[in-house]
Amino acid sequence: MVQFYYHDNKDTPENFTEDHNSGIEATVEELKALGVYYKYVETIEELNEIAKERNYKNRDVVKLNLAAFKNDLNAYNAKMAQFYKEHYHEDEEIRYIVDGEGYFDVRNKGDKWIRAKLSRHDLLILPAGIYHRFTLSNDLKEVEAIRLFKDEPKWEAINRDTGKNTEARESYVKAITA
Ligand SMILES: CSCCC(=O)/C(O)=C/O
Ligand SMILES: [Fe+2]
Repeated sequence: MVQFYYHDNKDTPENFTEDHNSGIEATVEELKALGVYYKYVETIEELNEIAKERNYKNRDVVKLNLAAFKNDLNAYNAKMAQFYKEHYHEDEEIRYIVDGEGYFDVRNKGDKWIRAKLSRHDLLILPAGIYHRFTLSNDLKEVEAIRLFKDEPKWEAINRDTGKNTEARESYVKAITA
């Protein structure tokens, strides 16, 4: 069952896969105001419809667990650290959970983290330019997700600590502050 709540900000490099639920719920409306859309999507046909409506041309499947890295803990930890580093993408992207579960954290207008706990059949649309991050949950430690891309089927992140401003980021900030 999907959950939206404010992160407790008590994460460390050792415990960031824990739920970090502050006890303060967030709503779908709060997410909408950030340009983030959630939908429960039961079938691939329904997913394909959404992709068509929004002009998505590409997709890939990402499986994230230790076995996907042939039990190489260093490689697994490196990928986990990469996904948890705060970043944005220059294109709108859809994430659809096929199996397992994970947490997407998105920054709200006040720069607070809102956490979306997603599992099977949950779909999240992240607007271009929004700062976010992802991690597996401590309970399951695995996810299989379809990533849909408007154009190139490649994952490119712009990390917040680079301070890099792009048109995508500027347009996003304008759109949510208008
Ligand atoms: C569960 S999808 C893998 C993570 C990802 O695509 C992303 O953009 C994380 O921020
Ligand atoms: Fe991302």
